[in-house]
Amino acid sequence: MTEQAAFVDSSLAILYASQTGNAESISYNIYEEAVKRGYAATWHVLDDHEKLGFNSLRTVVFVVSTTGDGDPPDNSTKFWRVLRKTTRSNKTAYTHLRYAILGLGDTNYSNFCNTAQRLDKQLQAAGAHAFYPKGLADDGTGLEETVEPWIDGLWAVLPAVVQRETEGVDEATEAIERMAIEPANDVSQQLVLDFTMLADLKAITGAPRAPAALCRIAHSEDLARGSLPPDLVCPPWLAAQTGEGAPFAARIASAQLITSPEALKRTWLMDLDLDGHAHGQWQAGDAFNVYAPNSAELVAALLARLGVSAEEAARLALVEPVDPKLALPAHLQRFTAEPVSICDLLTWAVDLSAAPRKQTLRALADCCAETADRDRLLFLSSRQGVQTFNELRRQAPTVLDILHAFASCSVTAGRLVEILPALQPRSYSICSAPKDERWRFAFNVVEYSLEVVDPFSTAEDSSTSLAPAKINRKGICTPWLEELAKKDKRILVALRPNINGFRLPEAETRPVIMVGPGTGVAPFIGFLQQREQEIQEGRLGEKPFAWLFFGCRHYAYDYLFQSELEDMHAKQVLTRLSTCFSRDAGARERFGVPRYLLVEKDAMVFVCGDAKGMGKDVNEALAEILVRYAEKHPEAVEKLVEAPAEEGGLSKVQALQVLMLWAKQKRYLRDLWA
Ligand SMILES: Cc1cc2nc3c(=O)[nH]c(=O)nc-3n(C[C@H](O)[C@H](O)[C@H](O)COP(=O)(O)O)c2cc1C
Repeated sequence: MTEQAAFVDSSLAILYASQTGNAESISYNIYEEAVKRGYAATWHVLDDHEKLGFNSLRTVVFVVSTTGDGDPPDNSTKFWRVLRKTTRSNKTAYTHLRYAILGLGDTNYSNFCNTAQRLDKQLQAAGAHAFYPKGLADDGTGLEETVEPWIDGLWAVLPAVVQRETEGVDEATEAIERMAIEPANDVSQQLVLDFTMLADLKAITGAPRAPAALCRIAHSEDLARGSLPPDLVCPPWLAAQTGEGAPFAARIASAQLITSPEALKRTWLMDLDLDGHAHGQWQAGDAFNVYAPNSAELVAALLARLGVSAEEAARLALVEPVDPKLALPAHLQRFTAEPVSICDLLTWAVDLSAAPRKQTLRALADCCAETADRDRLLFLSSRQGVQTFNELRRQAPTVLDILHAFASCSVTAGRLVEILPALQPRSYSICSAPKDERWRFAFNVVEYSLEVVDPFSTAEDSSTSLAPAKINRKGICTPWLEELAKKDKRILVALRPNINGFRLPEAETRPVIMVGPGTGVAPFIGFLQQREQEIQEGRLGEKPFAWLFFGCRHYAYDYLFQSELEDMHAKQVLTRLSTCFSRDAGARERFGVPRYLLVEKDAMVFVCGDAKGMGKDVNEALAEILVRYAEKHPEAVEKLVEAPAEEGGLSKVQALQVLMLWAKQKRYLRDLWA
């Protein structure tokens, strides 16, 4: 046996950590392809590390995304805890491990692909070897630009690392043309896509392999399950869960629209009666998950499009694996033992509005009776079709829009639920304090429209062009919550404790700076209530300095929590309140910046709100504040960094490093969301 052959392993583990399903689906595709290529592959979520015996694995491909503010996804938190502990105590813990990492992230966020970067560092520090360079894919510009070449390269290097059980098969190629898509019905929106490029292609190349058919919906008259109380709106299989962290039913005790009719967005304030649940387990700054369904109209229209009758949609079934060698997608695994109806699967288990994925389009291509539809879907999933694919994603289609656009596609409900991503619960910040025994939260109703311009229109030839159209889109959870607002219903929720320390330290007098535009102000309402209580109970020697920055469009329309904030300010629980109303006349007012508090008083800084724009902008602004302060107070530089910049001050890069350090020390905390 040669040395190379002796080194070759016989099994391959594909592990993922995913918050919204991209890493899950990409890792699953790698797993499926690996099996087809003859590798003894397994596929697991990272938090199953104990079950799968992570410490003895020899060859692993990781696909991990980043969420929050550079945080690992929730389904990997247990793994991280153990990894940190292991690598801290044993620097040779993983010398037997060879790995490859594919990271998913978005350069619009400040910690690009932090999970992948950290994982790589930790594994290396414990002696593991990367057998293939790390791939870092950017969701801001299109994941596939990195993902596809990275996976191609993986197949090229893998034979030298892992032995195949059998030889695999190669990819197919296909032929083409162009189209403009037909309108659909009320619930569905018309998509407009340019397939001109197809006409010039001799063959479509680089389309992914069609994902294997994994499950079968097996109806049986013998199946039964308990019924839900009529006031409880939730996934039937989650209603009966118990134990730590399990979701529970909470009643919508009150709901109030807190924006005026003229405001661009509608913001609701809701109170949930927890009925004794989560008692003593949460603090201001925590969040919770809401389990929301796809809209009933969308599901009904989709069932009609799939040709599933109401009777068939309601019948109970089990989801059976077609091939016992291949694992079912994680979101379907429980239904091998737990009866479910097609209607419930489409309502609660899969995301019908998720950004389309190439694998899904590729699978749908195989369900088309007409060559033109099949070729267009193949093109969309191929490398050549990336521009049209990106335009499709920009139009944020539901799966129903896609099925209406490709009329000859006759996918079954069983196939659809396995190629769509899981429907994830939505997360909201709690804006009450624990003494209330209620969760109060604020949310904007997500509704927006997109402009679609006919790709074939020209200024000279308006007769043949479609008029520019508007596509209207809605979120999943917030329109549903709004609909429930005035009904006496219970919904399913689960506590999501803030693991990053986004909490006001108890009875501490350090100054606090809070930045929370729009609904980002929510957790600070809870903070201020906590402060008020501590002051009333005499637990603080003096009133600590608390400064809040709030911004919205108009003072008159969408100044959220105005009376609470002004009341707290009047009582000096909130020492300073700085507001900015961006669309009001003379809005460019400047307010003071907390330089002195930041540098000389070690103030804690909390930022909450939109991760993409705001989080990054506030980070930049804080860095600028530090640079300016150092210009006027050179003696402060020493306090901030070991060595000053060349000109003696603080450079922008150094200021950003200071902020990173503060984040690590948990005096600069951010709770950011999309
Ligand atoms: C709320 C939120 C926060 C995010 N934070 C980061 C981040 O800090 N750094 C980063 O590189 N990407 C960030 N992303 C981008 C995701 O990593 C990216 O969209 C990825 O494709 C998601 O993969 P997943 O569906 O497997 O979780 C964030 C996305 C969301 C929705």
